[in-house]
Amino acid sequence: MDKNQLQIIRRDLHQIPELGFQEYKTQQYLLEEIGRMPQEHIEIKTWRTGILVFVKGENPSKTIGYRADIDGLPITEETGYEYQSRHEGNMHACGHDFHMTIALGSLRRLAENPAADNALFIFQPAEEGPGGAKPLLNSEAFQAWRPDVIFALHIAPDLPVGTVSSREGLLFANTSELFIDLKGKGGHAAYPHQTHDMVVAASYFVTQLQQIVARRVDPLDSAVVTIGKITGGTVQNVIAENARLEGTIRTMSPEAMKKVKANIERLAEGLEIGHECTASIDYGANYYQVHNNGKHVDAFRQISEKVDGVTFQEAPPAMTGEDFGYMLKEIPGFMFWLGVESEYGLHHAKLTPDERALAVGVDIVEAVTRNW
Ligand SMILES: CC(=O)N[C@@H](CCC[C@H](N)C(=O)O)C(=O)O
Repeated sequence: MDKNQLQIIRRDLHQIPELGFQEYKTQQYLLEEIGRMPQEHIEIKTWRTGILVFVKGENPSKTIGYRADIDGLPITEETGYEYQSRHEGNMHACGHDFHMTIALGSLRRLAENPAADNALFIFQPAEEGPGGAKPLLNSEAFQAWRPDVIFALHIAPDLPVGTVSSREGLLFANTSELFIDLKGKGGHAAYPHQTHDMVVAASYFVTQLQQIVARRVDPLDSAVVTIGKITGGTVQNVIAENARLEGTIRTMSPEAMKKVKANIERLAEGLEIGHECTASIDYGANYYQVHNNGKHVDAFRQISEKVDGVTFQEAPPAMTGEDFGYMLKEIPGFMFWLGVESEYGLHHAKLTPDERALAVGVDIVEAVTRNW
């Protein structure tokens, strides 16, 4: 697959972003592409909206797994690309169009010319939520081809094309989604004293949550509590009976996650008393930290530096989350960043990763699966 073909595939996939477990067109597209590859050495299984492709090695002693996530985000694209998302309100703003294209490019090379060892290509749904890695890991389909080593990449907008980056230990944080529903007494905008205004309660609570990181987490540790969405009320002259906060928590350890949640719950109890309301908390999807095996990162550094034009850089830990953490909890392996130099970052409506990184990604994934 040459650079033009990679670009065509990436642009096709970019136009059809679908949310977690709704990746029907994406799955169809991927199956058609995989169907055009030589079939002698490969076996294909679908799992929900995902796909597993096993490539039989020439003289296998192990299986090497590569995971690519396939879902998009509920973001309205503003890149101005000619090949902008055709699914209004959804966008590949986290680079999963790149991850899939790189998987297809390297899979094709192995399907044409298998490595000594077996390879398993995992096209995984729902990374952005509610999380596809954990149920996929426990599926019969996966267990039948369970790899001995597993790896994945994520595009890095702040690194130049040709740079890869990783580290031993914690690469990505523990995450938990956070949904808080507030319910109080609404009423006429002119009679606030007869009501318990949930817009006021929600605003107060958002600022209170920030205290947890500032005053309840050890300054030498780290945590994030972000509220990304607030909804509440019905019209400008009615005091709101309901409000909803939607956000995410990030911590460097599972223990810190427990502590942050306990503090949120205590603050919510205080809010219920102070604002005469109910505050219901739902933690949604939780992802386990991405913890890299040190020996594997070293081996990756050596393999990647032998790929033409590739430089390895030590990565700092990041507060991003990845359900790939669940795979690494059970199977040794690693994750790495792949430089795509974009002015706008991940989850931004103007994310424009440099397509030259597609070929770099294919070379690296192939090199890892052939030389592990
Ligand atoms: C790499 C990346 O951006 N991953 C997402 C994972 C989201 C997990 C979940 N929906 C949450 O928001 O907690 C991220 O936002 O880091």
